[in-house]
Amino acid sequence: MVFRCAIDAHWTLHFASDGVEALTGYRPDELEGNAVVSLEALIHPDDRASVREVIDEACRGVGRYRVKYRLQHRDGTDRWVLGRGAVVRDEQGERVLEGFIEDVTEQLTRQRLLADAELRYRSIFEDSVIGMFQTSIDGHYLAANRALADLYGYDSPEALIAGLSDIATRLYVDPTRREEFTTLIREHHRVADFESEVYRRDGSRIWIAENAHVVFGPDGQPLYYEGTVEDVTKQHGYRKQLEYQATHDPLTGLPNRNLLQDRLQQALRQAQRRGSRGALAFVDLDNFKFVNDSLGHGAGDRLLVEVARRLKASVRESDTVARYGGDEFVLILGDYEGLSDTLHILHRIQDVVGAPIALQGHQIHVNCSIGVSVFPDDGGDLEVLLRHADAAMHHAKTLGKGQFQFYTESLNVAARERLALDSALRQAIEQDGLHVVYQPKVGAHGQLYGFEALVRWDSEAFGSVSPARFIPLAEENGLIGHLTWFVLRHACHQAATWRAQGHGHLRVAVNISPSLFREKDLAALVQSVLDAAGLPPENLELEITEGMLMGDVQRALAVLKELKAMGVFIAIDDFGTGYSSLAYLKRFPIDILKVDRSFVMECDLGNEAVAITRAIVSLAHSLNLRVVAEGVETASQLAVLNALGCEEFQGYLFAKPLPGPEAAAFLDAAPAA
Ligand SMILES: Nc1nc2c(ncn2[C@@H]2O[C@@H]3COP(=O)(O)O[C@H]4[C@@H](O)[C@H](n5cnc6c(=O)[nH]c(N)nc65)O[C@@H]4COP(=O)(O)O[C@H]3[C@H]2O)c(=O)[nH]1
Repeated sequence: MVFRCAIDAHWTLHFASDGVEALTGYRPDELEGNAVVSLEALIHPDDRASVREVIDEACRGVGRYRVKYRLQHRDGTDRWVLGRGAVVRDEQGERVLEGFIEDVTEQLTRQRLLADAELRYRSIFEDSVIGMFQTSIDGHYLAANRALADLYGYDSPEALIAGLSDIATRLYVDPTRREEFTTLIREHHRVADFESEVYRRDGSRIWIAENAHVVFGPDGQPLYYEGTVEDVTKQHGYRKQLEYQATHDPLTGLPNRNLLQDRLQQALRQAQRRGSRGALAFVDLDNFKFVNDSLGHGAGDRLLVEVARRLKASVRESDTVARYGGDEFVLILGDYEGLSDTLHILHRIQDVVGAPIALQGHQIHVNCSIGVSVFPDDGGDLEVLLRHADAAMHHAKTLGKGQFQFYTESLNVAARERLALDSALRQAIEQDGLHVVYQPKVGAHGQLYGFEALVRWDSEAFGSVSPARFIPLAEENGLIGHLTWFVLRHACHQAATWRAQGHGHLRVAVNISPSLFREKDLAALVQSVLDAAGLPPENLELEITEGMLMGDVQRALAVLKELKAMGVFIAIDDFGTGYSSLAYLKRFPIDILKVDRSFVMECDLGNEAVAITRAIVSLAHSLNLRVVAEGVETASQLAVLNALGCEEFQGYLFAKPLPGPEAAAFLDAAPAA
C-alpha cells in the first residue's frame, strides 16, 4: 500500500493505493480525508505508542523511518506490516508523510517458527542422554553436548572442547581409528555403529559406538561432521564373552573345535608360505572312562583340567592345544622341524600325561594314545588331517595303551572301513536291519528259567557282524540308546507271547549299557516298554556290568532302586572282570550275579579259576543273590559249577542263542522248572 497522510494528531490519510483494501478491508475512498478511521486508528492499539515514537522522531530529525507493527483489519484480524516512510512537502508546501506499508505477516511467522524450532532442537541437543558432537573435518570439536562431556569424563561441554584438542591422538586408544573413521566417512558420507575403544579424561578406557555423517555446505563442500556417541562397554564385554564361549571349552579353557579350525588354517597358510611342515596330533586318554565311572564326573572333570594344563605346558607357546571332545585333545605343532623333533614332543606329552595325578586321595595314572598326521603332506584341511590323525590314533590303541602312531595310507583304509561300518549300523537301526536271538538259561537238570536276549546284525556289506564289534561302536556314536530300545521292545514282546502261552515263570534278560544307565528317565522308559508289551516287570531281567555301579554311585543307586521298586530283576553281568567290591554289592538292590565266562572256561582245570568261582558263589550266596554261570560249554564245567552251588547255567552246552521260533521249540521241549 502506498499512502500519504497529514502529520496531524491521527495521521489522516490523504491518499491510499488500492492495496489498502487487502490490508485493512477499507476501500481508498472510505479512508481518504477520514479523520476517524485514520492511519493511527488502523494501527493495533498496543503498537500505537511505539509507532508514534518512531515517526515523531523521524519528523523531528532525519525525516525517514522504518517500523514494524500490526494493522487491524476491518474484520477484526491483525496483520504484521513493515511501514517505511518519509516526511515530504506536498503541492501546497505542507509537511506530510509519504510511504509504503507492506504485509510481512508470513515472513514473521516463518521467522518465529524457525526460532521456536531452533530452541527446540537446541534443547534436544543439550538435554539428550546420548552424546552428540560436531567436529571439524580436521578433527577438532565444534560442539558437544552435556551427555558427551559426561561420557568422556569432562565437567562440561566447554571443558571437553578445550581438553580434547586433537581427536585422533587424544581420544582413540588405537590412533589409526580416526583415519578409518574419516576414510569411511569420505567414501560413504556416513559411519554407522563405528566401535572403538577410547580414553576418558581420567585415562580409563571405554568402548563407544559412533554414528555420524558429513554436513555439506550449499557449494557441496563438506563443512563438518556431526553424530552421536554411545557407551557400549557392557555390550562389548558381553560380545567378547560370547565370542570366548563360542571358541573355547568351558571346562578346560582350551580352544574348542571352532577355534581349532581357525588355528589350523593359520598353521597351514604359514607352512605354505615358508615351505615348512607341521603336525596335527590327536590325543585320546586311555583310561579316562574308568576314572569317570569309578570316581564320578567331578573327578573326571578335574582330571581333564589337569591333563589340559600339562598338555599346554609341554608344547611351545605358538602351538595350539584344543579340546576336541570328551577325553580327546588335538594339538597343532607348527614349525615341525623334522621327525626327531616331533618324536621328542610326543614322548614328552606321554610322560607328562602319564605322571600320577592325585584325585580324591588316589594316585591316578592315565595313559594316552596319540595319532599324528603331518601337513601339508597328509592333507590340506582340518577334516582330512583330523580323520587321518584319528585313524592313526585308533591304530595306536590297537597296539596297546600309551602308544603313538603316524598316519599312513593303509590306516586310511581301516578308518574308512570303520566309517562305513558306522553308517551301515545307523541304517540297520533305522531300517529294522537288526534282530534279536534268545539264549536259554537253565537249571542243572535242564529246566528252563528264561532267556538272554542278544542282538544280531547281518549286514549286506559286512556279513554277520559280532556285537562285540558293533556294540562299542554304537556306544561311541550315540546309537546305543536306539539299539537297546529295539532289543528291549522285541524281548518284552516275545516274553509276553510266551507268557500268554502259559510260560508265566520265564524271565527274559536284556543288556543295558552303562551310558544308558545314566539316563534320567531310564526306569520310566523301561516301564513304558513293559506297558506297551503288556509284560509284568517280574518277567524282565536287566543285565548291567559292574563298571556301571562304580560311576556316579548315588545316581546308579537311585535308578536301580527305582527299577527294583517296579519289580524288575537286576543281574550283574561279567562278574569278576571289573572292579567291583563287596561294599558296592551290599549297597545295591541286585538279585543275580553272572559269573564271567573267563572263569567258567577254566573252572574244571583245577587252577585258580575254580577258587575264584568258589569265592564268587559264596560271596553271592552270603548276599542272597542267585548265581548264573555263563559260557558253559562242557559237562565237566557244569559238574564243577553245580557242585559249587550255581543255580543257573547258560552256554553252548545247552543251546546257542536261538532265533525266536527255535527258542519257542526249545521251550516246548524243556522239562518244567
Ligand atoms: N564262547 C562261548 N560264547 C558263549 C557261550 N554262551 C554264550 N556265549 C556268548 O557270550 C555272550 C554273552 O553275552 P554278554 O556277556 O552279555 O556279552 C555280550 C554283550 O555284552 C554285548 N551284547 C550283545 N547283545 C547286546 C544287546 O542287545 N545290548 C547290549 N547293550 N549289549 C549286547 O555283546 C556281547 C557279546 O555278545 P554275543 O556275541 O552275542 O555273545 C554272547 C553269547 O553268544 C558259550 O558257551 N561259549
